Amino acid sequence: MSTAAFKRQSVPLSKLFQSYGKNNSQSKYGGYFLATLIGSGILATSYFNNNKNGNTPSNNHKKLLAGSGIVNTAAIPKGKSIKDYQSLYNEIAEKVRDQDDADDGAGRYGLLTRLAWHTSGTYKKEDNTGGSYGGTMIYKPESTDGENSGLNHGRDFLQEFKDKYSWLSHGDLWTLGGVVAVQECGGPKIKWRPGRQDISDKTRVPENGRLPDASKDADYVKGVFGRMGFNERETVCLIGAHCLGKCHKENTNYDGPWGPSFNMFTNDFFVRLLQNWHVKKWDGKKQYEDDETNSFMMLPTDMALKEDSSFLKYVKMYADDEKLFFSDFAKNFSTLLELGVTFPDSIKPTEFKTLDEQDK
Ligand code: HEM
Repeated sequence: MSTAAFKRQSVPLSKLFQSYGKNNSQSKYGGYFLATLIGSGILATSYFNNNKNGNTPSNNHKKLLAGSGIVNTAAIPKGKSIKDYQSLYNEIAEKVRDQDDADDGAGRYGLLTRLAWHTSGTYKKEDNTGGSYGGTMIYKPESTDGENSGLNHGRDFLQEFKDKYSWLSHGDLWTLGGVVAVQECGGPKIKWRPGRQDISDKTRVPENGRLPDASKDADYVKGVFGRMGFNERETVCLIGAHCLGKCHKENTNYDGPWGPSFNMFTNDFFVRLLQNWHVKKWDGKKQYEDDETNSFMMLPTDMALKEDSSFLKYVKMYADDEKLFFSDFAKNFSTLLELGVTFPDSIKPTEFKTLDEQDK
């Protein structure tokens, strides 16, 4: 658990297993100004000078981009600077804070983290398709992919910002939502770059089957994350986001949170995974519950991280060292959100201040 002073608390078990409901509404499609301002200096480099840790896609990813036919070049909307994105960050964060009690105490942290991951996690390095660039989750078949079930709540939550700011793309909005979620619940700073462009060409909407099916084993998980370009350590690290939020029976036929502090970013997922678990007897899909309290859950793919020795060493490493988990997660989540996007040198990664840091 994080030792950082942090205001969010564990939620009483009695509140854990109820679900929330909200209307689904389709997002309205909007556009971006094209790359007219690249290099114009409007997006002042001084705002984007936080790249000292080199949190750009790995060389592996860069090489693959270079070899593919599709190039998704980021461009900053006309007249916008990092100040506009910090303001947007603040507005999203304030709405998240206002809904701290939503989803029976989970708030919106898990939901927005999962939305950012699913918009990015369709990426295929082989041909540079999928990923967060085009904001294609508003189109079928991606919008109706069973693995995206429930993410209409996340898209609806963020829609007011898309309506308010016509210059904002879905890809930027949904990935920034994930950055807000992780940072505002005590997680590490996530470097982020703007400039994704909405795509309306339906032939570029990724087919179903790219996002992981939780009933599968370790080899399958390696295959899915390998397709995106992640190695085993990076894969284990990213799945540590299951410290946040919970499964909802009405979405996926899995149910419950992974632990009691599901509105705080911690390494608790790894600590708990190493404890003892048994198959839950119930009418939903096969999932595990903890021997000690029968209150928390693990998916079969979570258990696969413990069952496979090449994954297990990293589970132990992150369970033992939260600081390492935080720094690795920051790097890997940032990479995930940028898969398939080519950023011109003028668009530098930046870190946003949290509401607490701004005394808001
Ligand atoms: C093998 C890989 C993965 C599988 C099979 C998987 C599967 C799932 C499933 C079935 C749910 C429940 C959704 C619901 O019922 O509402 C879920 C929730 C969640 N997943 Fe994953 N996931 C994987 C990896 C990841 C990664 C890489 C991240 C982030 C980096 C992530 C973040 C989350 C979060 C935060 C939630 C909670 C959502 C909420 O509270 O609404 N997952 N995942």
